[in-house]
Amino acid sequence: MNQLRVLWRASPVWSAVALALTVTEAAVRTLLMVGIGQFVGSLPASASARTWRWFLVVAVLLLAGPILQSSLAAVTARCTTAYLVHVFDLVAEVGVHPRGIGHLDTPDSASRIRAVVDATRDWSFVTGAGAIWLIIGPRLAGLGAIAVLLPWRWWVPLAVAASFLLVSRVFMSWISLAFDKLLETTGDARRRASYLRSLLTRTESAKEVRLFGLTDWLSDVYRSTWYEAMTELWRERRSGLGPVLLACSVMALTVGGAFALIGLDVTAGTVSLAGAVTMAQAILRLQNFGVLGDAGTALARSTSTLRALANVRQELGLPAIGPAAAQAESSRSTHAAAEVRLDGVSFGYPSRATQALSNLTLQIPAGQSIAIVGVNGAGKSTLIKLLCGLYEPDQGTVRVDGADPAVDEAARRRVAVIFQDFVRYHLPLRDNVVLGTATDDVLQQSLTDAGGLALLERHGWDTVLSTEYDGGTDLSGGQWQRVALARALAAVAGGAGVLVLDEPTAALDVRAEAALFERFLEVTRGVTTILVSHRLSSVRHADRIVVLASGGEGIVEDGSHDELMRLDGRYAEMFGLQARRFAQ
Ligand SMILES: Nc1ncnc2c1ncn2[C@@H]1O[C@H](COP(=O)(O)OP(=O)(O)OP(=O)(O)O)[C@@H](O)[C@H]1O
Repeated sequence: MNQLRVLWRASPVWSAVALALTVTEAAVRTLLMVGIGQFVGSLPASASARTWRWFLVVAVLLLAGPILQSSLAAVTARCTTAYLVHVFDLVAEVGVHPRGIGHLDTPDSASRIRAVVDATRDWSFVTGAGAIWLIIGPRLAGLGAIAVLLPWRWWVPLAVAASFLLVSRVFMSWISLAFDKLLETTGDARRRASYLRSLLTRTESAKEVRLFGLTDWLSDVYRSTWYEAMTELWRERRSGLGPVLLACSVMALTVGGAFALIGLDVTAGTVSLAGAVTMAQAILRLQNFGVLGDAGTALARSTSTLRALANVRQELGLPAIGPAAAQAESSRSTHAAAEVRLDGVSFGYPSRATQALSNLTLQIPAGQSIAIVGVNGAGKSTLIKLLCGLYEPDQGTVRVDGADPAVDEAARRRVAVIFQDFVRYHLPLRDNVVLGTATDDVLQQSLTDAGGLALLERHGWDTVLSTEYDGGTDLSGGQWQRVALARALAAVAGGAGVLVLDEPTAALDVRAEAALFERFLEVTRGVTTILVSHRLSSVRHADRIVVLASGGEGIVEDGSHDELMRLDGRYAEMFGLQARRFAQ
């Protein structure tokens, strides 16, 4: 039913046409049964006018069948396209919902979402989209067969149809058992198996897999992990076979019994030849209530996928199958620098017992440039993710210009961030700098300020930054970082009031990073900027430097470079250590 509702939403007009064609075709099939019966029944009376009449009826109905089927195929193709577009919209919403990313840290939830999204790309889902008409049509023709048989012995067609429906029901739930399980519960073993397979096949791991000679080892571990993951499923499937066999036996008995009754009635002379031929066809037609081959399997799979998609959407707070209500666009729009406040913020990742940040208070006045430094795991990136509203704090508040970025879309858009693992879009250089529209001036200025003008001169705006496309190119780590920086600068031109660079410059050498940060502070003067880096020489020119304690235990030092050097504490120690190593 879910599939019908989605189809209707996606394309009401073509769905109605498909339904009309399906009903007509079912009626034609039913009339054909009667027509053939009457035609055969009229034969003993030699070629009378009645024979010719029924011959004509049968011929017309036989011709109408293929015409209706071809029309239905064309309309179904139309419906399927609209349906798939609608489903992919529903899937796209799953990808970007909710605002935060906390749910993606829970392995089960993240891999279930991935499994559902992958299933909607699977051929069985794509082909299953049209299967609904291949089921509804025959089922309607089955109703026609019941109507033909009712005047004879009403309980016989009902019993035969029920036995076919029973087989269909039991078989579908047996098929769906495995498919639902694959979608609803992923389990560690299946996740591991899928990861190992991706290591064998993905470009990112191709180098190491070859250089370390990992192919055989990975194949063996993948195979055994996959068997481990699937064994339980296969066991369940085997145990579900009993009811299928039982239902098939019941169905065989009822069909056999129905034919035996026709035979007895013909022998007793209570049923004519025409009646017997019509009824035999009708009983055979009742198998339309049964499994219906590939269409049935495809429909079962596609129904399971839709159900899993609806469940995932509901868990994410989206309506099950309709589009999400449009977010009210905030009217607040400003290009001024933003003020940032974190008050008593504590936060722990769901998968970890300890807190990544505890009781952190930090105020950044509008327009100030601040560097956040600290040892690995001190919570620098976590702080930035809270600031972007990707996570909500367990305690305390995060505010950008007084608004909570976790719930306020306008506040979130005021924060432009380039993370260490920024995305390298397989898109033209232009789109890598600004995804959306921007004037050529903004594009060029941003790329120039990020030190990437040479890239433009060499490749032009339209070269795709991926070798997977004709004429495309890949960039070095440092060149990619300049493109990412240009993206951040363009965001400021577009209205962002806080600019955050969370170590996106690690691939640059020390001197290049320091020069870039200096230029960055220069061109973003007046904008609130937050720099995260391990290289203290690179961030020394920030207005203010905040040192986070290890283990997320808050701020240990806070001041300008000169003040912290005078303090001779943690920062001065780290700075001295790095400077000595660099000098050596
Ligand atoms: N998604 C996550 N799930 C669970 N724990 C996480 C996650 N991300 C970070 N952590 C943990 O939270 C703590 C703080 O991590 P965070 O990445 O904020 O540190 P960081 O100061 O940015 O470190 P680095 O300098 O190495 O980038 C670490 O102990 C880390 O293991």
